[in-house]
Amino acid sequence: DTGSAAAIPINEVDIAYVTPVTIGTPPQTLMLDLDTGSSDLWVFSSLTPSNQVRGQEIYSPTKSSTSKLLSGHTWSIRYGDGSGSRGTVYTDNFTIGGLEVKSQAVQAALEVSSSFTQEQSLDGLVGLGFSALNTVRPSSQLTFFDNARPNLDEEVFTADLKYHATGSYDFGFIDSKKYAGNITYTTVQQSPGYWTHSLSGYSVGSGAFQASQISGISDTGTTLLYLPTAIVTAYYRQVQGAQNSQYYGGYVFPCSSTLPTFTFGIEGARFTIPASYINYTRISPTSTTCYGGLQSSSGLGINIFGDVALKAAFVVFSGTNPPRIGFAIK
Ligand SMILES: Cc1cc(CN)n(C)n1
Repeated sequence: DTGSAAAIPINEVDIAYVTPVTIGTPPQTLMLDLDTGSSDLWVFSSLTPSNQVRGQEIYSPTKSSTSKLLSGHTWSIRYGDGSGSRGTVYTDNFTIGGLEVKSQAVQAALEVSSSFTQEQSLDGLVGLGFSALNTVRPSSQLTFFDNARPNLDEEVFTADLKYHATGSYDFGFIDSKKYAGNITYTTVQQSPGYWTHSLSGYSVGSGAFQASQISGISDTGTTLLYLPTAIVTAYYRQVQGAQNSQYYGGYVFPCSSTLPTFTFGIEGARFTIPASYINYTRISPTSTTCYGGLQSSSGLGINIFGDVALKAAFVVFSGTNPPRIGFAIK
């Protein structure tokens, strides 16, 4: 089997991408954030208090003839950005881009944090990390990818995220029309459950490539690129008027500044992030101060290769044994 679905930016700065999925019988369509940095599939639901729902589509298990309560099971998740949700669990038919998993664990929210309520274009998440991270108790549940794997033509899914445009996620095949040249693979360390791998180094603008193993996670659910402070300061030293603002919680600069590109290595391959991707957003609609798409990871305890980096490549998440991640130019 295979599947293919759109990855649609939810706002004008690509803060997150959503993908149409269907749940239940008859199918209920929700727009979910496919997130390789977590492993819970959770949705706004008929059980979510109405004062926490603001425009989101909801999953109503009672309206689905194929839903089943997973009795006695609960879940609760907290993300790196402080957002979170918790609830109960059903199983139901679940499809992404024509690929169906029967009896997928669908985690129905009983409570969501305010940042989810405020994000009216996002109806939940599909965790595509390793199932070891799933928070359902007393028995943890499998991700959509783990459930689908036995039926996939190839044990892979791919992410083709785009800057200010709709991209795609494919399951079970690698579409050679979506990239150029070769795919460079590198080993994934799947413990504790993230797509953890190393960059082979970096360069700023036209500067020399600094070979250095930089371990981190490729996370489609994180907006920006978070790297060690030394690398980030080296980057913003090239930006007129840049400063690390306590007030804004990161590097800001005059929106009129010229930004250098940022290149990262995967083994021997090199991927260049255009300056426009790093000129992330104005700090407020009328401000002339802009917030950077490259920020320091020092507060996170982990480096995160989020969408600002991933959208510069075609990325293959390979569930082979051992798991691998591949990057290609596009
Ligand atoms: C909702 C959400 C998902 C992620 C990345 N895994 N973050 C940081 N926030």
